Amino acid sequence: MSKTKITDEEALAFHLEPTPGKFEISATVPMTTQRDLSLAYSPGVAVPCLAIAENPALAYDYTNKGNLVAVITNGTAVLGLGNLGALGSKPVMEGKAVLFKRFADVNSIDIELDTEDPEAFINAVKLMEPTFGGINLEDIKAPECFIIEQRLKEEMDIPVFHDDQHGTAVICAAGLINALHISGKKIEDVRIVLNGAGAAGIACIELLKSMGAQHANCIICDTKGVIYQGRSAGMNQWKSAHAVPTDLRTLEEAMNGADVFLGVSAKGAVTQDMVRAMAPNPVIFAMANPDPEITPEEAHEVREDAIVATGRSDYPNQVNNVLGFPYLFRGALDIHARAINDEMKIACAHALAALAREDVPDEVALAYGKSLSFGRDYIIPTPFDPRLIHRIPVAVAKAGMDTGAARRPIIDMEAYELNLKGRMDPTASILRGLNARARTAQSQMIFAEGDDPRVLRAAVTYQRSGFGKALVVGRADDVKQKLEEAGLADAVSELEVINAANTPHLETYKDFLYSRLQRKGFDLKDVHRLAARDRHVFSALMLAHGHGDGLVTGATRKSAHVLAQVNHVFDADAAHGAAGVTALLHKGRIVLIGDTLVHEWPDENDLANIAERAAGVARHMGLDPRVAFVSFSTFGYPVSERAEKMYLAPAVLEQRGVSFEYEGEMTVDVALNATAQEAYPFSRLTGPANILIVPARHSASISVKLMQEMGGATVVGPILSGVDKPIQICSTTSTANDILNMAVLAACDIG
Ligand SMILES: NC(=O)c1ccc[n+]([C@@H]2O[C@H](COP(=O)([O-])OP(=O)(O)OC[C@H]3O[C@@H](n4cnc5c(N)ncnc54)[C@H](OP(=O)(O)O)[C@@H]3O)[C@@H](O)[C@H]2O)c1
Ligand SMILES: O=C(O)C[C@H](O)C(=O)O
Ligand SMILES: [Mg+2]
Repeated sequence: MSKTKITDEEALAFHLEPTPGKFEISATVPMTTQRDLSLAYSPGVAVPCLAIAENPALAYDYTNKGNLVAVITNGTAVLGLGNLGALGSKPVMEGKAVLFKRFADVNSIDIELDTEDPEAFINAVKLMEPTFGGINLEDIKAPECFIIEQRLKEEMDIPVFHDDQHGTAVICAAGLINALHISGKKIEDVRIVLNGAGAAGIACIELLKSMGAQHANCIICDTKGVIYQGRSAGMNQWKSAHAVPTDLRTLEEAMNGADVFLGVSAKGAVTQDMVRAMAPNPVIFAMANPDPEITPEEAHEVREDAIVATGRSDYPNQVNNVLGFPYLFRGALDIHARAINDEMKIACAHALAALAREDVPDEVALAYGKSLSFGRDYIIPTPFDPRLIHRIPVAVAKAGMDTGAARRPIIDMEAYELNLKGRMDPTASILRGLNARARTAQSQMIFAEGDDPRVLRAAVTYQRSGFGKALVVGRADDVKQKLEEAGLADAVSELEVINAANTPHLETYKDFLYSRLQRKGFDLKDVHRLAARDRHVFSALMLAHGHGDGLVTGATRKSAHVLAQVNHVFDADAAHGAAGVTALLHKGRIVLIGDTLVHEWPDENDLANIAERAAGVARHMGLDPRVAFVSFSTFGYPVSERAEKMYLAPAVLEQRGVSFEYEGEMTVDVALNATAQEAYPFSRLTGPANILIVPARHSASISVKLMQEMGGATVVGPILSGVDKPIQICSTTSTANDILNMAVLAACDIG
């Protein structure tokens, strides 16, 4: 069981950078010309306004309503932290909004209402009906949340869903179906103890009862202990409905012999003694956030046979409503639903439970760095399971259609499933896959520039993310001071700091370097200076001698200089077939460009080499390489001597008989655009290229920087390929995260 360590500083920095908060809004239409403005704004905008005023259903066609959900709270029950007020809850709500986007491509905006008065709250939300396709209520305390949700459901004609109630209940039900499957018990027979009789608790127990749990077998506790018939303190009508005639008074007494514990209360509410007293193969869902009622370690220490789940992502079995709300709303929005009804929720629970029992795709195993199969440590799908987006909304939409909740039923379910698959950004899974591979590789990574705070932060994150050990080259006192300045004082003891003065290998390194450089005009003094004083050379020597598995450098000096230094130790040059490949990630698309690092002015043979290197990198990323040699002419027109090598390079690859698609020369639009390709039916490319081989370093640099600055593309690289050991060279403008990405690439040995 691995727990990812997160410090308070990291959490704050994550929210502060690159801009305060967690999301921004961007336009989906061009807003550049006068004409754009006339269409987007007056006079053009009047046309859809009039159309919608006449037929309100058209709002789903001409506005973003149909894919827009509000996450609304008053901050009275923020996670398990209590009443933090409306403003204090905003980070959680922004978080829910980005989860909607990330997992189900639902646009979402957070709204924090500064009131504890249910009537004021209801009024405010009701008035917003025109704006949204659905309302996700969040972190509102019981019992007000019951009143608010009930009224809004009655009075609004779009789905209103209190996530902490029903989202939690659905996931809890899905997890319990499978946990009982494993423990060989039936829901009708089990004794359930629920701790927490608020929003989440009441909804969970109601759903479980509707699925067969027996009223008499369910004991519910709150801060005052067991809710028994006749109790008067701290009661309300929702609690009373679940009161049972019993002599039990405390949670401790209730836990004796219980089969299932469900916690939606507060941190640490359950003790090891309570767990010890439970029935064989006990099921323990400690769902309080951010800290569970009891940790899995504590539970397993006293009961090896326990099946334990929490609400957190850093333990196995995450029973958290993130598995539900994105997909429930996706399905509901896609049928223009009036509501999310019980049938849709139950369909969601069964679909989730069924998915966890299926064979787990490699991609999920990769994302988690281990293979998962249905069992005690895997009773519920993981949030990064790529099947969720095309399986769960389908089940929800079908149930909605069967029960009359759909305003616009889906006719072609197969096409709908394909559409859902297309919503997910393929680049996200590539980055996730690389992270997972790095985690499995457990490479000792040498970070050459230990005097740079960005490098130090990357090194700390590398190690804390479980990728492997980070070896930092620098002076111990300097590293310590810089870590402290970066708010990472506790990382000082975690990092291994290495330098020429504290390594026993300096003489070996120098002998090696001298043997490489003695006939290149370097004497022993020069060699000593390089090995002992130049951190790029020193780090490369460490790597060459196996005192580290990969190397990341280049954040403090220009890459040409760094490459020259590294070349004293390795043959990382054009003559030895090295090449630099940069990955551009943009709008769900990934395109590699080469050579962005090594060759200044490659000839046709070099270009063919670069293409082979880039194809290798593409395969490492899980892409099927499709190479275009690009120029300003396409297949010989206009004729130019400058384009000749781009025309000759494909012929070189043909001679070599390579096993990937390639073609050239062509302009970039023909390379990347399927429609433009139709004009050249003889082309060997079967679709848009994902690798562009450009004529020279300057065109490579211009293309990459233009995409970065004007297009907002994510740039990964240049990835150095074709060197004996994994070395990656960052740029002086790299952020800590860029440097970390380069370390991950080195760890995956992608070059
Ligand atoms: N994993 C998930 O997906 C998920 C989803 C939703 C909620 N949760 C978690 O569940 C918890 C409750 O959320 P909520 O929205 O239901 O809040 P809520 O409406 O405020 O209800 C909290 C309930 O917990 C009870 N409680 C608090 N501390 C307790 C303790 N030490 N022992 C026994 N009962 C205690 C309260 O008792 P009184 O009625 O006596 O005040 C109340 O019934 C939070 O920790 C939240 O993070 C998890
Ligand atoms: O936000 C979460 O992680 C789950 C849930 O909505 C909660 O309030 O705890
Ligand atoms: Mg919540």
